Amino acid sequence: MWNLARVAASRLSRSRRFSTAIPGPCIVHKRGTDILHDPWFNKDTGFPLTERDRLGLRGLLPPRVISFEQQYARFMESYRSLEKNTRGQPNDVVSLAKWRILNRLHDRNETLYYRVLIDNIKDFAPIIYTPTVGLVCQNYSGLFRRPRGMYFSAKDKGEMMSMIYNWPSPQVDMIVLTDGSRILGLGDLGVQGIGIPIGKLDMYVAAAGINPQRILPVMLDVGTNNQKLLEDRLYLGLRRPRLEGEEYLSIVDEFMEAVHARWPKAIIQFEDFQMKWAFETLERYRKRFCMFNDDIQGTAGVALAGLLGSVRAQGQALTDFVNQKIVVVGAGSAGLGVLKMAVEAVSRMAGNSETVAKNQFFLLDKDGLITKDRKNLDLAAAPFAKDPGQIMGLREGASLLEVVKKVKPHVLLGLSGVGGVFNEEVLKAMRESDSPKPAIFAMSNPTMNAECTAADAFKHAGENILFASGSPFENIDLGNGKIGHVNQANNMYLFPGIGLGSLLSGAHYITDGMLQSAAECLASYMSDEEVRNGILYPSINSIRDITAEVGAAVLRAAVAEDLAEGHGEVGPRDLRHMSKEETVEYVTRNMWYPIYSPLVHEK
Ligand SMILES: NC(=O)c1ccc[n+]([C@@H]2O[C@H](COP(=O)([O-])OP(=O)(O)OC[C@H]3O[C@@H](n4cnc5c(N)ncnc54)[C@H](O)[C@@H]3O)[C@@H](O)[C@H]2O)c1
Ligand SMILES: O=C(O)C[C@H](O)C(=O)O
Ligand SMILES: [Mg+2]
Repeated sequence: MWNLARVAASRLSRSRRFSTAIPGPCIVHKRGTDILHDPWFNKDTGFPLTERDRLGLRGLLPPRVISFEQQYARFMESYRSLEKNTRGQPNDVVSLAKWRILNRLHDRNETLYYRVLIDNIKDFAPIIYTPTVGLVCQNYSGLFRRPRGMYFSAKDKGEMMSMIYNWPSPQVDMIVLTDGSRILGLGDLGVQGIGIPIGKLDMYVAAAGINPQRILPVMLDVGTNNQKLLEDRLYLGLRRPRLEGEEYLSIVDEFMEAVHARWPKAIIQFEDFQMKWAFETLERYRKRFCMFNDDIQGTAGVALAGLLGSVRAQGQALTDFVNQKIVVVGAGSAGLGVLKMAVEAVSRMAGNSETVAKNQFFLLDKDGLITKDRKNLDLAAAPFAKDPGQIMGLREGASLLEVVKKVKPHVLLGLSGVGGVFNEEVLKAMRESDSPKPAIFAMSNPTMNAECTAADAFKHAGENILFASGSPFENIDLGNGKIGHVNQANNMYLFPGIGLGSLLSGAHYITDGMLQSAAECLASYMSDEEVRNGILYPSINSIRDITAEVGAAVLRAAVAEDLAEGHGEVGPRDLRHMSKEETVEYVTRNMWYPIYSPLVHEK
């Protein structure tokens, strides 16, 4: 376990190439303008003349054939001039303008869209994913032009089994599903939350190379409790309060059964469900379907990898993790998911029971420190509630500042959804941490909801801190040539690999062992030197490489647990005989890469 040098070395020695060989033909069942209006097949001015003849496109396009490279350059030119023309305008205006130009390309020509996304992932991820996706969800009804994905509403009860066949693609591998009830830290956005599955699936294509014809973003519209939206005349969702209890669950059940009937092998990622449903649906479905909850399980792995990185960054052995004091702020689906996985890791490392392992963790929610004295203590938080006798004189509900001052934690980790709760006083109190390099993880999204900014963290808590945030911030110039490194602790480093590894394994469900392997793989990805320099997570530029490693780790864990049934022509025996290296190569080979395929018409 935790063989760090091994993976980091193999990463450095291998320069992975993604297939750019001539692609095989792609069968289309349409002709003429129907093809031009289908972003899966459209090549715009890039259709070769022979293909124009074959597909009835002659005369429907200007005569000159433009190469893929020229189309790419043309798009990037317009993107750069938009950047230039919007310089100085408010951030939101610029981000939305960038989102619009990318979205228009997405709607028109997916091959070109995904190529520019993959090649410019560092610039474009913050537009199509966090944080801009939050702004897009907030404004979705006004921005709406064309539908994307599928919508199942409370009115569709009894119809879902047939509705699922309305989706045009014969095969779906990856579904991201939300009910819009907790979109990032923005709360209940009802049907407008569809932006999240779309953004997550764009990351699946970019990072995991899932074929865009095999992804499906889904919104379960069971109403909204957001009064402002209910009163908004542009709102596109059901104008009714959210379904609750059995009524709610029967809708989700029906959807899950419908998906399973049509695509029994599809992986379903639950995303941005409010806490009660996040936990309940995970328990309900995890042994019946191949699904996971990204906010609980993906986030946990990413946070754990960062926590282990911060132990290494202090120059300590990994096993010193068992001595770290960690304050977790936010006892929701994400915070509790992180605690559960971290406690399990400590108890494995120390050979202790989980009860002992819990001692080093302190959990707060909106009412302060959670102890066993808490009235109406939430069942999910109860296992982490402190015994009032054991907490250095801290009382039930103690404030974050009191806790930080008393505990002097090695790590302060925020998943509260509340911007600025790591205020100046709290950050200054972290200067008294027992760690030589205290870690501050402000993981809430989007940017406005981060517990603190990177600049404030380095300014108030000191230049020796390790810093990570859920949304991207620029590195901080500390003067004298020193840089305060900003890490992005976002579940995007894991969910694509969890999905792809699970898919290729052919496992019927996703186990804790598979998720733990994903986290271990990410934790081992960084070299000692990188970690010493405060770099806890890889650059997003290498997201395909990371995803290949994570996917292979998940797949191998499924094989080790005897759950892998294989995928396509690769059966369980083949998987069992693959070395680690071969598994990574296999996963990489299965990644779709955007390149124009010759189109062949079939009636
Ligand atoms: N970086 C990532 O990869 C990642 C992953 C998942 C979630 N998140 C972010 O984490 C946040 C929370 O997500 P969630 O699903 O756990 O939400 P949630 O609604 O389930 O939980 C929020 C928790 O924060 C607590 N809280 C609210 N105000 C607080 C305050 N002032 N002080 C302390 N605690 C407070 C609440 O009591 C609750 O326990 C969101 O902003 C989300 O975007 C980030
Ligand atoms: O969507 C993200 O950027 C991460 C996470 O899933 C969240 O809910 O904030
Ligand atoms: Mg989420």
